[in-house]
Amino acid sequence: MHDPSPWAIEAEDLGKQYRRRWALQECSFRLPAGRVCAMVGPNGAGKSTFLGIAARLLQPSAGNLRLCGVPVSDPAVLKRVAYLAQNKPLYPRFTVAETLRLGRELNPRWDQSVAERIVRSGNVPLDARVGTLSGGQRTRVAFAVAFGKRPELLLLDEPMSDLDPLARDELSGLLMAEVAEHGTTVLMSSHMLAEVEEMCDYLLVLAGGRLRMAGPTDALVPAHMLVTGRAVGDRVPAELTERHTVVESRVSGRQFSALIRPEGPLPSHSGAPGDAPWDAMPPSLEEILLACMRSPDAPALIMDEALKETAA
Ligand SMILES: Nc1ncnc2c1ncn2[C@@H]1O[C@H](COP(=O)(O)OP(=O)(O)OP(=O)(O)O)[C@@H](O)[C@H]1O
Repeated sequence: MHDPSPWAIEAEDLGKQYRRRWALQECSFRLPAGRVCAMVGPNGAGKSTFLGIAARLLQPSAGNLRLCGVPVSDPAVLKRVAYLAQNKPLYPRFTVAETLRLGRELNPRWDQSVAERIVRSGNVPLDARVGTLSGGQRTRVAFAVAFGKRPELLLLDEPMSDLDPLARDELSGLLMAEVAEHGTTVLMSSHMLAEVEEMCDYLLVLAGGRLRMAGPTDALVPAHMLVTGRAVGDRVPAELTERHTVVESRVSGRQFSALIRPEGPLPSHSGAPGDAPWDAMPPSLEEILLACMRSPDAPALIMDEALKETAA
């Protein structure tokens, strides 16, 4: 038996270049084992590229990646990691039962009962050919194969995008139960911010191929404030921009709103004369994610827990 690594993912200066263009660049972070982590970012941010490297489908052009303590180049990671690709590739001519049998034959830790339960709860006939299933049914079979493998790390590329709301609710419940019962780590890319907020306790935000934010949700959210008030001319007050990190700001008429990372206490607005003429309130996770994605040039925020220590 191997000693379990405390880190499910350790990326160090990871990069991927297609021809002359970097799709992923200087990506360094670590993800503690047992977390449910969302990877969020606009189209083309580099999410599938990262997941493809982690799934050994793509070779990195730079840097290092370790999964569950094992270098991604080592075939030993194959047993420990399952990957559900965005297009859910399966053999269309196999029946559902044959697909699960293949999973059993390829995976020493295969759990047939969990795989069958997932398929049956969606009323997907075991004797149906995969090529005749609907998109959502195929996703369910692909989920069954990924879960049946009983991986330590589950990589999911937009897993819920073609599921109906009932199936989404059921499979996200199953995912959370799996994590709680077996300590599985999940990394899932998603554009559904409500789903991210509900399911995930760790976040990675990519934009333009670079990591913009990383860390536990319960540390990232309190690191931000939403400030609104009277603009100074057509600008956000200098007292804010000079003392705090402004992620995103807007001025509309005589009002401004800004999502900031306070670098110290913020003066509160009590209405008293001489008081700062603005209000500050905690933003929602969705407000933070949208601002962060809209502002790829804002300073990155990588929380201490997600920092990858580089070798001295
Ligand atoms: N095989 C390829 N050849 C050339 N460029 C590619 C290739 N695959 C991806 N790219 C480019 O790399 C960048 C990152 O793509 P990637 O698919 O990783 O983004 P993503 O964040 O997963 O996007 P989406 O949310 O749209 O799925 C994009 O600019 C894309 O055009």
